[in-house]
Amino acid sequence: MEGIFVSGAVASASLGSSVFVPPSNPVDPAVRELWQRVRTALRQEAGDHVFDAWLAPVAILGCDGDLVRLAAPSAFDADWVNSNYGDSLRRHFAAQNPALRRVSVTAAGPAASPVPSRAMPQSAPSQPLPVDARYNFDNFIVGKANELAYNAALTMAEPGAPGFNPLFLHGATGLGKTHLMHAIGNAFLARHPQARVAYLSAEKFMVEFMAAMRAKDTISFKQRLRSVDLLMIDDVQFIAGKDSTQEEFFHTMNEIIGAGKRLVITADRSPQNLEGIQERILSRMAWGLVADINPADYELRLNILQAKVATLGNRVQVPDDVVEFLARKITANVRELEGALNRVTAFALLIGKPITLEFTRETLADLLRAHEKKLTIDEIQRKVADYYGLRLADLLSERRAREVARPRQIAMYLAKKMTPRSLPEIGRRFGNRDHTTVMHAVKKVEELRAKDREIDSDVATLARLLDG
Ligand SMILES: Nc1ncnc2c1ncn2[C@@H]1O[C@H](COP(=O)(O)OP(=O)(O)OP(=O)(O)O)[C@@H](O)[C@H]1O
Repeated sequence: MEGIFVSGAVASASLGSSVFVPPSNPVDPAVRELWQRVRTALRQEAGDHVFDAWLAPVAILGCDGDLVRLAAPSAFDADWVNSNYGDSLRRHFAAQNPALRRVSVTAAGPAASPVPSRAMPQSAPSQPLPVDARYNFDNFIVGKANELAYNAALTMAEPGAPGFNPLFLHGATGLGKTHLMHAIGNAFLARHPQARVAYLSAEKFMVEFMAAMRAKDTISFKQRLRSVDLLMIDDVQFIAGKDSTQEEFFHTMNEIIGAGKRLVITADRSPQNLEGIQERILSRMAWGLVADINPADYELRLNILQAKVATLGNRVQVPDDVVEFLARKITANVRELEGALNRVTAFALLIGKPITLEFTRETLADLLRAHEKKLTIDEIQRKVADYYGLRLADLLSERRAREVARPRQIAMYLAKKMTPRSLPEIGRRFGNRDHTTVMHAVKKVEELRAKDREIDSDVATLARLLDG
């Protein structure tokens, strides 16, 4: 997730003191009409809130060749619009006229004449949220893997000094670091609607800082970030080895912390493991609270999926066995888990089919293959022996007593069903038995499963344990 968002209060500080003045030079009526169409498309895309607060005040200056020139009320607004809607503007203009390939949004110059009735909306509530409203604490599911990070994040958003600063969240990709950051931002703003909050990726920090250096205007960059109440920098590992950016980052950290403002940083690894980051930055980070997010265990994966399914409402039914199957199979990270569920539901809706286990397996065949782990006969033997409280040696022995022979047959059955090994090979691995013995075992277990519920449930449980 990327982009720099600064909350209403920063914007209204710059907007409130001045009245935006649209350019007074006449604009070609055809260009004005084109702009009107682009504005309609933008309103649809951005929604009324964002459009009214940020895009409505943007005015068109004219077109030069393939370049459309737009003006925003301030340098800050121009920057915001460029960062967040630059691509959309280019797309919408090109859709109206393919010859228009570039868009520049600059701050309105002093030449424009005052038109007081075009005053910008000044009230903070009409400003868009600086952080992504979709991510909050309520829809973050907590488990052992993330509870420390979650509690620390809650504290960071609470009133009063948090007792630590900065908060450093680290964990592998797709485990919820960015989600928690946005949740902090949303909760903080809900409590302090006038607060100035900035969220940006470390990459964005670097790009903007370099641009400011090139334009010889680092002052406004510094002011913008250092004047906020809550600063959140995502994926800080990105600035490894980037010395001048690190220099600026260090001073930003110091100013924010020194002024008692809150700082949240995320990275894909702990401060000790961040290579290429200056020692002084690392020790500053380690000063605060370092909280890790670990890969979700089965229970957490299941809870996350169930919560996501609940948000689908009646639009689509996802049976429990499908949810359990996904939680068992997609273990890499939460982003992938969510993606798998989305894929299955989207496809089912598209072709109007109910979601079943079979449908899920088919829809996710490529993903599941990539995740498939190679199950070995050894693992099966160990798991079955454990399950029935036997020693491995008993399972492989010549003993024919029922309490040993039955688990042995079940282990052979599972080896045949869950590995690509041949009957003779399985026989060999079970104390050099003949392939007909394995064949008999498979047949026997199939018969037993059909008539004995206890055995059927034991075999299903073992298969699930081995599958997980
Ligand atoms: N505990 C959770 N509860 C609900 N949703 C979660 C949870 N953890 C992660 N997610 C969801 O998983 C997706 C990926 O999470 P997020 O983008 O926060 O990961 P990240 O750790 O920041 O990854 P990256 O390092 O790649 O940026 C998001 O849609 C997020 O909402």
